[in-house]
Amino acid sequence: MHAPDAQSGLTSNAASATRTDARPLPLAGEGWGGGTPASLTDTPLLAVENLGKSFTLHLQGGLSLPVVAAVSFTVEAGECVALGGPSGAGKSSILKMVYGNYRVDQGSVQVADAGALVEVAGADPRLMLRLRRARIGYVSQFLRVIPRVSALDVVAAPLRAEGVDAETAKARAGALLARLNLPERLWGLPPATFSGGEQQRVNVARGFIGSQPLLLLDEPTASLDAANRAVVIDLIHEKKAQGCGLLGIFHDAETRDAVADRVVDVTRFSA
Ligand SMILES: Nc1ncnc2c1ncn2[C@@H]1O[C@H](COP(=O)(O)OP(=O)(O)OP(=O)(O)O)[C@@H](O)[C@H]1O
Repeated sequence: MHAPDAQSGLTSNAASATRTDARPLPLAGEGWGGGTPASLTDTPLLAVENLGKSFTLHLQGGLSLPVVAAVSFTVEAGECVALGGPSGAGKSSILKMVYGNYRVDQGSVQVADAGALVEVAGADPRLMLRLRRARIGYVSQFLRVIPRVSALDVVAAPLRAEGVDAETAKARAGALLARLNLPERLWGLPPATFSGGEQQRVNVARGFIGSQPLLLLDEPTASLDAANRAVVIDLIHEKKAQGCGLLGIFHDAETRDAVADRVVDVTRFSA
């Protein structure tokens, strides 16, 4: 893990961005999330074009570490695209650029918003936060725990941010946690002391509860047992059936084969 967790807020990269290529935007709730399914349009949910990234290692005298170059692919409504390639190929870095956690050095990352494509690369923090709330969900590898906030509230939070009332949001959060076999006695507790697999299930529930049409998954089943892996596979199929697009990293080949429509081999883009 190289980056701060991405469940809330922006990293300094995104927060310090000053340029925005975004066109005038509708309000949250309009467009795809509020009405027209993306499957009724020809617009992909995600269009990545000529994306490039290098890291500058300040502790190594400013050494530049090129990671990926000329990354291009799309994610359409109703499909799950897996990023493939060996460890260190740049899969997580691509996911983090799409989510606005890593700055984009070259190229473009566009996400569907009200039938148009909106640029994420260089987007100002307010736009990025709105896109995260309404358009781009993310299941990171590890849960970022918030002190004193119960598992139920952690999971319900994305629905509350969409304007769903507290009672409904908590009921849906509980239903999802039950489906993921998290014992009810844990729901009222902050997840800080949960096991790795329990935390990951809270994380998965939080990622899947929202209605964003594009969902990014960074190894969502890494710490799960077979029964809970199967639940996550079902949840992914349900999102696809609803017309969502998913972009994921799945080290577990069985999970990848069960959910992915295509694999984009990231070694093609090595810098
Ligand atoms: N924040 C960072 N600072 C410096 N180097 C980084 C940073 N994030 C990633 N890297 C480097 O970029 C390269 C790609 O890393 P990345 O995590 O994207 O690969 P990956 O394909 O997801 O690997 P894995 O499958 O092991 O998770 C690695 O060489 C890594 O060391």
